[in-house]
Amino acid sequence: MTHETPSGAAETAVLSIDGLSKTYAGGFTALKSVDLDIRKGEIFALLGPNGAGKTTLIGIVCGLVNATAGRVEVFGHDIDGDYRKTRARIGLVPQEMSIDMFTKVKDAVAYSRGLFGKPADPGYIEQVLRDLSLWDKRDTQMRALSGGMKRRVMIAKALSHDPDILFLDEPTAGVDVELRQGMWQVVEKLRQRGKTIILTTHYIQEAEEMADRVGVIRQGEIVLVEETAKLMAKLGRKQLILQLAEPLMSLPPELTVEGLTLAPDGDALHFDYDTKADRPGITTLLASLNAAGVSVRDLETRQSSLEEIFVDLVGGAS
Ligand SMILES: Nc1ncnc2c1ncn2[C@@H]1O[C@H](COP(=O)(O)OP(=O)(O)OP(=O)(O)O)[C@@H](O)[C@H]1O
Repeated sequence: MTHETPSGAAETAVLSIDGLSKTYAGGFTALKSVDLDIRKGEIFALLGPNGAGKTTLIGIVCGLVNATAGRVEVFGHDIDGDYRKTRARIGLVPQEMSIDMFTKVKDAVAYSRGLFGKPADPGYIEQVLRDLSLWDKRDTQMRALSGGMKRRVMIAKALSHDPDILFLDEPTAGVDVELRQGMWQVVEKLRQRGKTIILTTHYIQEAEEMADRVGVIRQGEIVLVEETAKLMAKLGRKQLILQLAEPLMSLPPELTVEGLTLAPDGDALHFDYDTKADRPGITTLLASLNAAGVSVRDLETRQSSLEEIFVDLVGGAS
């Protein structure tokens, strides 16, 4: 399947999902006719609250869960018709850790490669371990690693057979801020190695900081797919903060302008406006301030974060 890039050139999707649905045995429908194309070399964040269907989607693509309806193609090959070929091009870092704690790092990663029937390649395994800053720990048993290192071993295992597409299912769940940022750097490095990365997350900041595109999934439906930057521009609201030369006790009556509020300590005015509107009304606001004799010491604008957009879209949890 192809799609148009912003420059207008057709580009092949590395992963193409078409009308994918899943109803579990108990009758619960976890995915409802999902369509999604993933572009080569991108970092795509699948963002959604608990139970939205993210893991089910990954499970189907990786052959762990059977779809009820729909079609998935990896590099143009149907996953059902060509399972071995398509699965070999995908690496999966699952949410839960599944490693024997007495195995050494290097052996755990080499073993994973063997599961794909690929011949041993110590040079490649070394490169993977170096990329993930695990080379020094290659002979350490899993049980002696920190939590962050264990997560990186999970990534190394998923990369052991040199896949083109890497799924990271909540790579930073329960991880502190520092480790999370370390993980972002790892993901960026993998992209530079040419991998296409799809990660699931509940963390809005993660999608905003890392992803080229964001897909929002809610109750089994993709409700939005957009380039992160465009999404910000399209849906973002801005806030203008006006630092006052003299604090105000209350907002003067002649300044009853929609979207204008006085900061709690009275030293600033906050003006919320829609960047999509033809005229955000800033000129009028400044004229009204002037007329009311209110002087402004400084101005700054703030872009709303994807978090607010997400809360708007999905209303928090499903
Ligand atoms: N084996 C199963 N049998 C029945 N229902 C299931 C099964 N696996 C998942 N579900 C249900 O399908 C829905 C989607 O689950 P899924 O794990 O795909 O969501 P998720 O978006 O990955 O959630 P989280 O962010 O919490 O991991 C949930 O309501 C879940 O309870």
